[in-house]
Amino acid sequence: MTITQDLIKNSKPHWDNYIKHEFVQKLANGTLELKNFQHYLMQDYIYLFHYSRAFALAMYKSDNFEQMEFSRQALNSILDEIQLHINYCKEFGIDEKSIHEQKESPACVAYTRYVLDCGLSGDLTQLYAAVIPCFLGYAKVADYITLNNLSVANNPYQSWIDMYSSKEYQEAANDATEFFEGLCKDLSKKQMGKIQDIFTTATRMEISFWQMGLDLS
Ligand SMILES: Cc1ncc(C[n+]2csc(CCO)c2C)c(N)n1
Repeated sequence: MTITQDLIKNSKPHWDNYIKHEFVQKLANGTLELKNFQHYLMQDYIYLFHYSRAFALAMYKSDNFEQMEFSRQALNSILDEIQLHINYCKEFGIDEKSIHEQKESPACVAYTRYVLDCGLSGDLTQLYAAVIPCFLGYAKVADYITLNNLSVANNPYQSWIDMYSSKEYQEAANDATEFFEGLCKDLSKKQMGKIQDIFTTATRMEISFWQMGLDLS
């Protein structure tokens, strides 16, 4: 069993609640109301902003150029994706002005500032323990939907599913996981206990993020 498989196993049942959340089920079967998806997408814009800050912090927390390079590339791709995200929002009827005028939801504040705190108060490995559930989880959500044939014909959210099941995204998630496992490999049992805590907490935060979409909170 790999380090990440172990972290996933020990974070159950939260991990399964994240991957198979009601938001995911509705997204897959096309019954998710547009207003819920719009709210989620708009908050995700703020999420991605703070997530980018976390990778900038990862550069600062790096011990060598090799580590710095990994986070630099991750940051680059997220920054490139931001414009795509804005265009994607437009396709779902959200204009750029409302993205900028919205208030940040409590679930988004909690999750993103938690990730940043893991990096500020901890080291690079702890920071990555907080970002891996996001990276890897969305790849697993897409797998869950496609492998179980949960999506329906003419699903309005098919492009979202396709994006996360794409080869490029799956590879990026694997690369991040591999990088993270490299950081963990020489940790003591006690240090791994802390990593597990962070991984499980970030997983619980992902559940709240889906729920925020459903509750319009
Ligand atoms: C709440 C929330 N969690 C995870 C992701 C997925 N995600 C965001 S950035 C990134 C890495 C590079 O694309 C990944 C996988 C999301 N969008 N929103």
